[in-house]
Amino acid sequence: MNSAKSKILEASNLTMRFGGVTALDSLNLHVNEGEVLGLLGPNGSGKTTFFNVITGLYRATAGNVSFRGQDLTDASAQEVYLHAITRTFQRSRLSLPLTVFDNIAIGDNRRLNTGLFFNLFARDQFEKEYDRVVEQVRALLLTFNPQLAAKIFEPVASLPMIDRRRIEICRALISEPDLLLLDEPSAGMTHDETAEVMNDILQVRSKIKPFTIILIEHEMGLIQRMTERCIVLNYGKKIAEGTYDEIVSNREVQVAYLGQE
Ligand SMILES: Nc1ncnc2c1ncn2[C@@H]1O[C@H](COP(=O)(O)OP(=O)(O)OP(=O)(O)O)[C@@H](O)[C@H]1O
Repeated sequence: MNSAKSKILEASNLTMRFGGVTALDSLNLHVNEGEVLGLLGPNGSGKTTFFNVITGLYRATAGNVSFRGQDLTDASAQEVYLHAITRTFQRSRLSLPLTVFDNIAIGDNRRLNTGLFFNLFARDQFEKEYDRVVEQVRALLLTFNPQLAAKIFEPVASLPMIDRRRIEICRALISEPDLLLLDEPSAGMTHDETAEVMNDILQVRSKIKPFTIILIEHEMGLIQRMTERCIVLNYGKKIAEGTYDEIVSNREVQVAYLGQE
């Protein structure tokens, strides 16, 4: 039996410089289809920059990114999204006066018809399309977190932090990505809240499809529970790679990241 795992994403010699700062320094890494990969490292080690380069927000100074063998190095954010790669951000990027539905539906712009003629004049078709999207968002919420489904038309401003984080994750999931990039989902939440949201993600993953995840996270308990493999960065370079147990017993990781002498 061939047990070799296929790669969904590969970065080769990926480099990102901001003036004199080298945020990613000839980084080589790959992500396997269907795995949950933890991306760790001290503050400023290049984790979010990696996401920003992968998702087309920054253009790499040098190196390559390929997704299922296709070159995405110079792809725009929209092109990356069309390849079924979505992400969340460390800081909330929700529109607070809008409803849960609005904030999630916007994540499916691949399928939404945004043409002026369609939206202003094709009213029958528009209403059918609207009903379809409502059902799609409701179905995702019912799988993700049924209590939130009951709040689908409430403004986000009225909801607690944990629900806002769920909405951000649902916005990234509504387009049914193959690769989900989660940038520190525990930020601003308690330990228990984070555990709840992670359970919701695992639930969706087991019920809908086993999409691949790259998880940036400082909370080590979460990394231990969620990931199959981890990569540790320091100064934009990979300093360790392996299972949670392997990386926490790695001397360089202990000194650079875990604060042990
Ligand atoms: N847009 C930018 N302009 C200039 N420097 C930047 C920019 N984005 C990131 N950097 C720098 O690149 C380095 C890596 O930052 P990055 O945010 O990727 O680190 P990180 O590992 O995600 O950190 P944290 O864990 O604090 O989120 C830092 O020195 C940061 O100041």
